[in-house]
Amino acid sequence: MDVVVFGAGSLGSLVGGLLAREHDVTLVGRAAHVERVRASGLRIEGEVEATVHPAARTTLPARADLALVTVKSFDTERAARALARCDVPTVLSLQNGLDNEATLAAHLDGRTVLAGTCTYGARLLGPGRVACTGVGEVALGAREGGPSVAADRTGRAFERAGVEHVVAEDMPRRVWEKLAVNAGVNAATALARVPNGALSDPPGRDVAHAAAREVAQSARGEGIDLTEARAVASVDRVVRATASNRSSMLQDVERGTRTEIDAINGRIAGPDAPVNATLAALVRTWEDAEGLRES
Ligand SMILES: NC(=O)c1ccc[n+]([C@@H]2O[C@H](COP(=O)([O-])OP(=O)(O)OC[C@H]3O[C@@H](n4cnc5c(N)ncnc54)[C@H](O)[C@@H]3O)[C@@H](O)[C@H]2O)c1
Ligand SMILES: CC(C)(CO)[C@@H](O)C(=O)[O-]
Repeated sequence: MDVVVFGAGSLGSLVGGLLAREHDVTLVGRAAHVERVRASGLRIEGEVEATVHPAARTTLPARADLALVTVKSFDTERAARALARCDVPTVLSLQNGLDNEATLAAHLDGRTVLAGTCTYGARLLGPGRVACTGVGEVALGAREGGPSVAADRTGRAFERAGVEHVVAEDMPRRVWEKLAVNAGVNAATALARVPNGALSDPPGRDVAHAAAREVAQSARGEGIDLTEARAVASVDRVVRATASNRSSMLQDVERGTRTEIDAINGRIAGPDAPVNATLAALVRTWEDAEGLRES
């Protein structure tokens, strides 16, 4: 299969690199990374060790069988416009946050846009080098839920490359459950400058639970079967499993780069979600002060 990965940063390089063990993969990323991958391949280190030789470019190729979207959520709109000019029948988002698939679908008439969630951990170490910080799983399926021929075909491609995955018929609930975890963990850890494990006990745990409960309430308002108990249990499970990790939003704040707050807590913020509204307002205040929201 010809697979193009749009956004070869941490996650895109890892998943693209794993798929390159079996498929013709093209990584689309920034110049320094692209040049190093072209010159000496992509080195995967950590929980998976491999050197692979995908193609690498700074712009999309003319065609592919499958596109993975792994840009940050604030770049989804631009990615969608670029993908509209690429002849690719199936597009799979592996991003965090809500509405990425809807944004893609709005620009990609006649293509199949699949929803995905990913619990693999990835960190770009430098040009040509990516760390697998945790072997997780990709869940993928129809963005409206139910069966999908394109999801089955994509699942078989992941299977052949040895990428842990599940083809799921309940992607809307899974995307919202992942949102509950990110809403509970990311902003609180970024604002308090603590690793995820600091949310195991009050008062951090109370903030994380309250944010996750609001996500579940909002999900049910949109017809998604996500209970508050399930959302809170997911937060607790992830906090335990990733206790020593620094969340992606904390890493963004420490690096001084824009966060995904708009697609996470910001998506829920409103009069019925005061905890998410407060978390989103504080992170946006920091982004404004750093001049990160201007582009
Ligand atoms: N890193 C992880 O472990 C992980 C795990 C699960 C989900 N996610 C989600 O995956 C998404 C990507 O996360 P990440 O950590 O890989 O971010 P990242 O910033 O490392 O990677 C995104 C990359 O896309 C590149 N990019 C953006 N627009 C581009 C363009 N037009 N042309 C070429 N390159 C472009 C950026 O330069 C960047 O290198 C996010 O939504 C994140 O929440 C990440
Ligand atoms: C699961 C998670 C919260 C663990 O740090 C991760 O999705 C993140 O950091 O964004």
